[in-house]
Parts: sequence; C-alpha cells; structure tokens
Amino acid sequence: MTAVKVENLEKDYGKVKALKGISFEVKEGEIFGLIGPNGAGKSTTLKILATLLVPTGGKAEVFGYDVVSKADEVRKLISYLPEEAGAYKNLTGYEYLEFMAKLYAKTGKSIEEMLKLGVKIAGLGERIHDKVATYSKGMTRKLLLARALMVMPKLAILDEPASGLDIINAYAIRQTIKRFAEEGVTFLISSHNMLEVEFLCDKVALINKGVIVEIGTPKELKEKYNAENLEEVFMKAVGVKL
Ligand SMILES: Nc1ncnc2c1ncn2[C@@H]1O[C@H](COP(=O)(O)OP(=O)(O)OP(=O)(O)O)[C@@H](O)[C@H]1O
Repeated sequence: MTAVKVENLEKDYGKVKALKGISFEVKEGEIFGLIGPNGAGKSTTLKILATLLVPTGGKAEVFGYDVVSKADEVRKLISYLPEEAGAYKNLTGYEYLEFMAKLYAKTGKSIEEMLKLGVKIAGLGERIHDKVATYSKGMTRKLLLARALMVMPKLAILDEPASGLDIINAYAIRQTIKRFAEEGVTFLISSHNMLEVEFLCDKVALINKGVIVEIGTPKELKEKYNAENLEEVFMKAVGVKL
C-alpha cells in the first residue's frame, strides 16, 4: 500500500517559492529520506504532510487521506517530530511520557503499555526520573523520539531526527528507527546528513531549492552517478564541480 503520495506539491511563503511542484511516493513499511541542503524545502514538505501547513498548490495524501480535506484522519495515523522540538522542562522524562500516553491512549491498559514502550525506546535508564531541564540535547531528542514512536503510528514523520547528536546517540536513534520499521511503521525522515541517510533509508529523494532532483535507492543513485556515496551523488546531480 502507498503510505504517502505527493503530487506537484507547491508552497509559497509570500514571494519565496519553498516548494516548486514536488512529487514522490512512500510505500508502507519503507524508511524514506528527504535529503538536501539548508533551505531546500524539507521541513516545509514534512509540515504539510503533518497537516500543520496548507500547500499553495498540488496534493498530498497519507494512506489515501488528503492532508487538507481529511486532516483529522491523517492526524490519527501519524506522529510528527519537529526539527526544533522541546519537552516540558519541569516534568521528568517519565512524567512527560505519561502525560503524552494519557493524551493518546484510549484505555487505562494501553496507557501502561505505551508508557512502558516509551521508557524502553528512550533508553535513558534511571535518568528518565530526572527533570527534562537537566537533559542534554541527545537525551531530549531520544525522549521526543520515544514520544513519537510509543503510539505506534502508521507513519512517523521525523524532521532531522539525529541532527546535532554525537555518534553514539545518533546511532541509537537510527537503530530505533530501523527496529520500528521492521515492526511495520513507515518512516519519512528529513536530513541534511547524506551519509547518515545512506545507512538508514531504503529510498531517498534529493531535494534542492524546492525541486526534487533525484529519487531512488542509495545503491541505484550511487550506480547512476558512479559515486562513492550520496554526498557525491548530490553534488553531481545538482551540477557542483568536484
Ligand atoms: N515561515 C516562513 N516564512 C518565510 N519563508 C519561509 C518560512 N519557512 C521556510 N521559509 C523558506 O522556505 C524555504 C524552505 O525552507 P525549509 O525550512 O522548508 O527548508 P529545509 O530544507 O527544512 O532547511 P533546513 O535544513 O535549514 O531546516 C527557505 O527559503 C526558507 O527560508
């Protein structure tokens, strides 16, 4: 089944044309990476799919639901991790996950289960009982990823999930994403770290200045451009002389 279908999507912010008619599809169970440099239009695309922004033109669907006219249905199926997200600093990590589980779970039993899963994903050990205000950036990011995944969304939309993290935390986050993909969660992630994406994603779309310049598996793209890695693919695809 198709998890995400984007057709000729456009977004203008006043005179700035952030998206100039992009199209791509994500299959159910895939880890799909939208990758490109700063300002390429990644966050804009993810916000539209998360129903937080309305496109200027074109169309986007999540599991067959239009993100504008069926936004309520879409919201039931997704989790969204924004690029610049914070958790309530005065709560402990545990209290934060509990608060979120109560918001999302329908019955007492599923609150418990969700919370247990959330604590496991966060992997913060005893520090889960410390205030979020005392967490490092990596710890907060892991807590937020736990919040996004403990609800077992059909589609997880993650904006730069491992950006700014050290290799150990970034690795832990990648492993979590892979594990949940094996359990059937579809992932749409954005990143400007092309090497990281290469290890993680089944399929990638390279986006630059609001235009998708290539789509394929990392292997296909490397072969097509006779490149050693996705960074090199990107440079060649956008015509940067190496
Ligand atoms: N609220 C806004 N108002 C005006 N322009 C915006 C707004 N949000 C984004 N833009 C512009 O739209 C373009 C795409 O921005 P977007 O945040 O989608 O890029 P990105 O690929 O996520 O970049 P980054 O990796 O830096 O987060 C940029 O030119 C940006 O300046």
